[in-house]
Amino acid sequence: LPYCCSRSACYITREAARIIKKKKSPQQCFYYQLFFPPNSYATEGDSRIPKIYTKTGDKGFSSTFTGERRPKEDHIFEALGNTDELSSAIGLAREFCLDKGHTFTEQLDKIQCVLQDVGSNIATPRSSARESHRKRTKFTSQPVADLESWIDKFTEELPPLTNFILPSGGKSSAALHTARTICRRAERSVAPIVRSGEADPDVAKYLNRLSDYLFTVARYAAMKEGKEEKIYKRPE
Ligand SMILES: Nc1ncnc2c1ncn2[C@@H]1O[C@H](COP(=O)(O)OP(=O)(O)OP(=O)(O)O)[C@@H](O)[C@H]1O
Repeated sequence: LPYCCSRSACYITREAARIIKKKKSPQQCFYYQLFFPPNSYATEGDSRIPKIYTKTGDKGFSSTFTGERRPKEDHIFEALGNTDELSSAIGLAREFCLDKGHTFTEQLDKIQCVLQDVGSNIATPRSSARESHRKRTKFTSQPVADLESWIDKFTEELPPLTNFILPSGGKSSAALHTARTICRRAERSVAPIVRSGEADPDVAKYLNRLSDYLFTVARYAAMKEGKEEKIYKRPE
């Protein structure tokens, strides 16, 4: 089962739960119970239309993928929230980029998918994860290598950096810079989780590389649109 930030709204998760349900009764299925607690249906016994709200988080606690209940201010939910916010910021930047016909929007699509995998890994603390959880949510190093090759290609085309540049350069570029700064927050919030061995080190590596990618692609967007990037000038 994929893990996502709005599990009850996720079509794939719903479909997967339905398949699981066919094989076992919901009461026998750990994941079904985890994703769809008993009060999560529109009407009693109707498993086709799960409600988006289960009310199980109303008291300020929520669930990890391993089924632990933790307070919502836990490092895990902080990092999950930041990753979710990062994907939203990339989604908005992507819309501006699409309007301008930029060709790298497919990369942004892939990145948003990888961020779902980042979320799965963060939401599955290794200390309470079973082998099957670990297998399903393992984060590989391939997405890091992809980012590095994309960064290298854009850098070849860009003029070398000679000044501090400020977030600017048109709407696409400025939105990508906003995503970059949110990425750095996500990275900060993931750091203690990785350091304690609760998430894969490649998750931290990915977020670190992603902010470099977003910086580079922001400059690339400005260049392609012929927009000027503001540079830092010491105030008179
Ligand atoms: N405020 C939050 N920030 C980041 N992640 C969260 C937050 N609340 C919950 N989560 C995580 O996202 C998953 C889905 O969020 P959801 O809003 O459905 O959880 P909930 O608040 O526990 O339940 P509900 O909204 O149905 O009462 C949760 O299982 C949890 O892992």
